[in-house]
Parts: sequence; structure tokens; C-alpha cells
Amino acid sequence: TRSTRPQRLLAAVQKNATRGDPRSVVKAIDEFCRYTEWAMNVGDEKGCILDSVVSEVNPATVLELGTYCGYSTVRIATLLPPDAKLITLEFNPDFAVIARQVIAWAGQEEKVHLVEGSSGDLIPKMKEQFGVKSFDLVFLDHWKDRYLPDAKLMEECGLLGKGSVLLADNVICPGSPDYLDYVRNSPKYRSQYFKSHLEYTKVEDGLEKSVFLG
Ligand SMILES: CNc1ncnc2c1ncn2[C@@H]1O[C@H](/C=C/CNC(=O)c2cc(-c3ccc(F)cc3)cc(O)c2O)[C@@H](O)[C@H]1O
Ligand SMILES: [Mg+2]
Repeated sequence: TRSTRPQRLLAAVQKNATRGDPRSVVKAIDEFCRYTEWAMNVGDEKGCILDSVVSEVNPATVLELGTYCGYSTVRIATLLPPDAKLITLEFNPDFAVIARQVIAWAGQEEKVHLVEGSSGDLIPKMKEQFGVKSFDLVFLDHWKDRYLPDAKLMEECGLLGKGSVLLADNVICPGSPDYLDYVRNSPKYRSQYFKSHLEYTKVEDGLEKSVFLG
């Protein structure tokens, strides 16, 4: 039967990237998506904004919601110190299989813990099952209507400490209006919009960075 888009993306990585070289993996995916087949990775333009926020926060613990093929997982992991931990949640087993291989090709397995399951089920288990006290950085890039409920769930589970940073992809396209309204108007957050473009296109999109004030 016909291959899937993630399978074709992985094949492009294995063909064009150097094993153990995360930058070449990122470049191979960006070239595949720009010149062969679009895919919903955060991409190179928004990826640079992601990189700058990760470098600024210099997080010891990171949570990513929605691994997909592992593109942003690799971008984030590459910037983390060796003892830092990145937990990424993915509930589609077919995507998880691909993401694991992309992360391995980039040589980032040590820093990444890909957990298969739904954020709604796993967030409440973070403390006892994964020994997490709080997350210094959360990258939201899963179903857009789940950003708000999952942000509230992380608050309720005590997973956000003073200074924790939420960075959300696609706040314009496809958009997450209820989440945007919440973080921009809640006294619990100081929020900032980074204007950019939808990956590999000229369509407007952006990232919203929201600092939890405790
Ligand atoms: C709800 N809890 C969840 N827990 C764990 N994993 C979850 C998940 N929800 C979704 N996922 C996974 O995240 C990924 C979903 C991402 C959803 N992203 C988008 O819809 C998206 C969509 C676009 C997009 C923009 C314009 C357009 F025309 C078409 C698409 C661009 C993006 O950057 C996007 O991130 C999948 O791998 C899915 O299996
Ligand atoms: Mg996205």
C-alpha cells in the first residue's frame, strides 16, 4: 500500500541527513517540506524563534505536546545541556514510530523521552510517574482546541512554577483563539506574540510566548 507522509519524510532524512548530525536532520526535513511535500512541522522560520526562546530559557525540563515526526523535538533537544530532559507526548502510534527514528537519526535519544498517549491522560501523571516537579518550558503544537484545556490542566497539576514559559505554535493559523484570549487576559501570565509565517508558506502565523507568574 502507499506510504504515509511521515514515512516519506523519514526516508528523506535517512537519505539526505548525516546520522548523528541534528542540524542536517532539520535541514533535510525543511528541504523535503519546502520542495517535495508540505508537512506540519514548526519549520525553519518559526523554528528560529523557537530556538531563541529555548536558548533564553535554558530549561532543565521541557514538555512538548504533539511530537508528530519529531522535527521540533530535535530542534529543542539540540539546544539542551546533557543533563536536561525533554518529554514529548504523541498519541498516534504510527507518528511515534517515525518520530523515534528521526530523533535517533539526529542522535538525540539521550535527552528525549517520547511517551505514547494523550496529553489529557499523561499530564496528571507527570509528577509521580516521571518525577517531574515543574516544567521550565512547554511547547504546545498538538490539536489547537486542546491548548487551553491542557494549559489549565498543567496549572491544576502544579506543573507550572513562577517563570515557567508556555510557547504555542499556530496561534494565528490554524489558530487557537480561546487559548490566546486566556493567556493574554489572565493575570497569571505575561504574554508576547512573535509574528512569523505558517511553515514553508507566506501565510501569516506566529508563536505566543506566555510566562507563568505563579
Ligand atoms: C489532545 N492530546 C494529544 N496528546 C498527544 N498527542 C496529540 C494530541 N493531540 C494531537 N496530538 C498529536 O499531535 C500532532 C497534531 C498536531 C496538530 N497540528 C496541526 O493541526 C497543525 C496544522 C497546521 C496547518 C496549517 C494550515 C493548513 F492549511 C493546514 C494545517 C500547521 C501546524 O503547524 C500544525 O501544528 C499529531 O502528531 C497528533 O497525533
Ligand atoms: Mg504547528
